Amino acid sequence: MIHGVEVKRLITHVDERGALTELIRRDDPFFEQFGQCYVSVSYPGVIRGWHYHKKQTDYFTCVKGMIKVPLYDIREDSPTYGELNEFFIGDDNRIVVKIPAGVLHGFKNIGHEPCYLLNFPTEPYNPDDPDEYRIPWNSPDIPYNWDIQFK
Ligand SMILES: Cc1cn([C@H]2C[C@H](O)[C@@H](COP(=O)(O)OP(=O)(O)O[C@H]3O[C@@H](C)C(=O)[C@@H](O)[C@H]3O)O2)c(=O)[nH]c1=O
Repeated sequence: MIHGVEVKRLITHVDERGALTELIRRDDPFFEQFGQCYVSVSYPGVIRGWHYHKKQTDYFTCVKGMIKVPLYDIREDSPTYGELNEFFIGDDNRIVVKIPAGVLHGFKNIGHEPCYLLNFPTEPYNPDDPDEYRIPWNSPDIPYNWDIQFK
């Protein structure tokens, strides 16, 4: 796994009223600090990315629907420079993925309904100087195919 990427498997408590799932706790081993939390809704088939940050760490989960989340290490000083990881997150796989600064990331809604991604970045968003850097989703420099891979 890319250096610094971590995965927390979530536990869902179910009873006859419904379900409760903790997402992130201050005492989680992978927790750094709280910056903000936001929800991002994407329609089926939508790709967001590639993005990376220079300061903040992201914590992705998907609370409704299913997304695939490719990560690509572009940190030249990283022991996993050039490594690609892919995660499937959502109704069928309840996890939180920690994405360190400098790791290229994005996600695609692979479901048939709008997906609800929650992110818990370690820094609050600054609209005057956003820590947001982008590379085109279809850049030939990144060895990733966003299409559904049939096997
Ligand atoms: C990220 C963010 C955006 N915004 C605003 C800016 C803009 O008007 C609108 C949409 O923002 P964007 O187009 O940057 O949203 P988006 O392209 O979805 O950007 C996000 O993509 C995912 C994959 C990530 O990795 C995030 O770090 C972030 O880069 O929301 C906030 O107010 N707060 C925020 O924290």
